[in-house]
Amino acid sequence: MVVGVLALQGSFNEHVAALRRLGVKGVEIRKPEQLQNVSSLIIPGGESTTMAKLAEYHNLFPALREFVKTGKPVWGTCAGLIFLADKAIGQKTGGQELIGGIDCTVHRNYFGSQIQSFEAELSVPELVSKEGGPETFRGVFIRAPAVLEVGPGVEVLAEYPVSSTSVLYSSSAVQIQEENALPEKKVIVAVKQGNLLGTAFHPELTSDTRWHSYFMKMGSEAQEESPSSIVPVGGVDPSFNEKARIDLPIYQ
Ligand SMILES: NC(=O)CC[C@H](N)C(=O)O
Repeated sequence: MVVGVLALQGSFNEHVAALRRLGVKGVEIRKPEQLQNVSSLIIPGGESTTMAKLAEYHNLFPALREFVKTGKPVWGTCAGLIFLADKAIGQKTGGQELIGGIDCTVHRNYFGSQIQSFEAELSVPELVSKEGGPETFRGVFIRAPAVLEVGPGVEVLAEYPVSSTSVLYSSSAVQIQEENALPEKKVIVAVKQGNLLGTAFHPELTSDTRWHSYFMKMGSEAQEESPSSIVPVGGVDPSFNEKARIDLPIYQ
């Protein structure tokens, strides 16, 4: 009854801190055998090519794919979403290994380069229906991917409007095309397929813990247990509130 957080690279500390704010213990995963001790897994944002190389180096891909196959909940944020997609475009030359599992195609750097990172209020009806709170969620998009296509079994949990003057990146990620004539459209930025969740943005960098809470409930539904049976793992730390104040800085 422990949440694993893949801790090869990227924002794993921030996920562990977000879980702690909910009173849940997150355990850093760096070796295949450590996956045997966790009931769900978060794959953080970071840089998916680097993360894939590290995962390969540590021989993690077979165990990660096995974990996904067991039906245990897995949530990928940003680079983690890329890992969970069945197909990614815009990869570096030679491509990169993916775990797969979500029947979708992602564009790795859909929104552009690092300096085109942004924050936006997202409409999140499914999240609000389960978790309550404000109608929108503040999405922190850092050189973010987007989902271009989904299969029939995939629920779309959030979309982001792309203006007609958006700069879209070609699949080579090198050539840039100005697509001035496009009509206003939306791209998908959060998806769910069974017990697999993917967000193109970084909830762990905000103080809003609703996505983490939503994910924890996926876990409890999977095991047909009440959320209280998995939250908190290892008991609530009595100094939890105190610790929350000294956590890593997050965007408010
Ligand atoms: N913030 C992120 O995780 C960025 C992901 C990045 N686009 C990648 O390819 O890995």
